[in-house]
Amino acid sequence: MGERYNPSMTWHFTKMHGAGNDFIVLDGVRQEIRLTAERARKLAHRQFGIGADQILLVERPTRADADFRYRIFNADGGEVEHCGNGARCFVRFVHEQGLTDRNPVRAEICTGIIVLNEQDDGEVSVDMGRTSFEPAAVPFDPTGLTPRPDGQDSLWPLDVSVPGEPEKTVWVSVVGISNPHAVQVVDNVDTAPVAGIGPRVESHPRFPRRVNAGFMQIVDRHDIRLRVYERGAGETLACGTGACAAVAAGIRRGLLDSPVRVQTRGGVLTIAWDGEQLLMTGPAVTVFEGTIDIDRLLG
Ligand SMILES: N[C@@H](CCC[C@H](N)C(=O)O)C(=O)O
Repeated sequence: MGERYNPSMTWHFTKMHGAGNDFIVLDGVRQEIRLTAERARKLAHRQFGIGADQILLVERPTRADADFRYRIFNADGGEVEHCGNGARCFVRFVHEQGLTDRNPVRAEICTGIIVLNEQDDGEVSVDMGRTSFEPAAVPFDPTGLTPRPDGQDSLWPLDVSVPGEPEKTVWVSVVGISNPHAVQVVDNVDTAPVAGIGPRVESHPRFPRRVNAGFMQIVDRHDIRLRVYERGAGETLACGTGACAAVAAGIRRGLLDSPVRVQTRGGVLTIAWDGEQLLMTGPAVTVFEGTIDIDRLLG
């Protein structure tokens, strides 16, 4: 382990990305970081801060079977359950920073343990943990709705109408990858109404904790294209848990076979799912490091 950084309000940070989904990674093991929602928002701001989709905070674990605790804050300041692209960057970070030489690494997230492995080819694979399609677990409120059975999945009708426009319903799979996802199939992701419908799905009242809205185009049984309007961050260039949710939903619907290559706007992820274990593989890239005076940032 290296020496402690200055425990003042000057924080050392690392900027990273996984397939273009970008992160500020903070080492809370060697420096004292008190990350509030306001601080996270300011750091993530593209004009007034460093800029990122999410902030990742690496801390000492609270349980004996984990190497680290890994926490995730969206650009809007909210702390969330999981982040797949971030998980790959997290493990690259703890290795590059000399925080551990273990591989695989076991990380504690708020819903359990995930296991991360840096491969010899430079990619990182992550055992993403449990997947759930139970509405209550997502969470999703299905009261009064009639689902449409589709393979082993159920599609749920979501009314995304807005006043003054024709009524609009989209049919979604609801999936929990620790964090909540609603996935719809579209003909073409390039023309899909991600900016128009995405925010309506994200804050739909049937999702009490809001939701990540995925738009999936099936290319063939092992290949999809995906865009995700992320809860608390807007559309990102890639969403790892979104890719897992889309692939799991597609396999349950009988549209896809594992493994599936997921083409996002920022790169390619590979997702394998056997109905139990969910494995995500993809890149993790360090872009630059720096320090920031958090008091000055808050103004
Ligand atoms: N970009 C992430 C997901 C980050 C959290 C998400 N926006 C949420 O609110 O659940 C990923 O790669 O999975």
